[in-house]
Amino acid sequence: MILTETEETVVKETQTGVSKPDAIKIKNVTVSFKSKSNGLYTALHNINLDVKKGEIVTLIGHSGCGKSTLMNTISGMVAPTSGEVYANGNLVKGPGPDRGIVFQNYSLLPWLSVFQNIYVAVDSALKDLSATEKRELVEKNLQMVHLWEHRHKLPGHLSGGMKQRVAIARAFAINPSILLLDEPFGALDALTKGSMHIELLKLWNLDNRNKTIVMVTHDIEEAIFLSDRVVVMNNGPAATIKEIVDVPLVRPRNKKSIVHEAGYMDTHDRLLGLLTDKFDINDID
Ligand SMILES: Nc1ncnc2c1ncn2[C@@H]1O[C@H](COP(=O)(O)OP(=O)(O)OP(=O)(O)O)[C@@H](O)[C@H]1O
Repeated sequence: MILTETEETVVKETQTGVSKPDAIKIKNVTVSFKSKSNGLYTALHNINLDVKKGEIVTLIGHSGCGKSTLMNTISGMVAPTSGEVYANGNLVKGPGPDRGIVFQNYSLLPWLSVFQNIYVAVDSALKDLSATEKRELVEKNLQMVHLWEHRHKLPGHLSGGMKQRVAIARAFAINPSILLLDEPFGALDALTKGSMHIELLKLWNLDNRNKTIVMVTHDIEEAIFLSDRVVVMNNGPAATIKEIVDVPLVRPRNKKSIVHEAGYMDTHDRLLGLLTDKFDINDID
């Protein structure tokens, strides 16, 4: 098969030798924000990152380093000041149904019930489905996050963790090819968090591991358990990528047993080192 020049640039050899295209391509992205009080603030400087179709990549870094800003350039909600972002080969010019996002702050519509919040999203993204199929999809995803019994409640009557689970169910229901998760499990208790990890991986497996997932987290264990690569960011202003760490663990991964593997311990040490090297007592001025 003869590839065009563009196709050649997006096709990369994976570790297994199977060719997969880039689902996300971030090219020389710089983002500066203008504000009346502080003038120009450059959050990200010259970021380059390719994520292959079906990869799970996590972004990790200190608070305020620009992880959400980077996610928002992929979702299309923040336009790069310079550089470009491509999703599935198309230049990102704004949000689109190929990219589902779960925010830190849930972003639920407060006047709609739990059920309606998801139904409205399904209705607008999956127009070809019948009303029954849409309702079934909402039910399936609410069952997944154990909120079916709470479907008639308004978001204001839910706990933080419950709101986050509604937001996750909504993103899953739309089934986008790229899933952008901005600290989706941060507000959840350890048990729910653990079961959400499994649900996320189940969803990814069901889709033959073709769904591309980019996730922001502060949790090193979560990053290692879920991802193929962990992108560690430097602190801002003008944050850059400090290092990209490959996770050398085969799938499926068992949470209990991987922690005893050398690859897990090495990756954990490496990430901890990258995140804490500015916190040595000798670094204090
Ligand atoms: N709309 C905006 N206007 C001005 N500054 C902004 C805007 N959005 C983000 N910033 C700034 O850009 C920097 C990066 O913010 P961002 O939210 O991306 O960080 P983060 O790594 O996601 O942080 P956290 O882990 O605390 O969520 C911060 O200094 C923030 O104040």
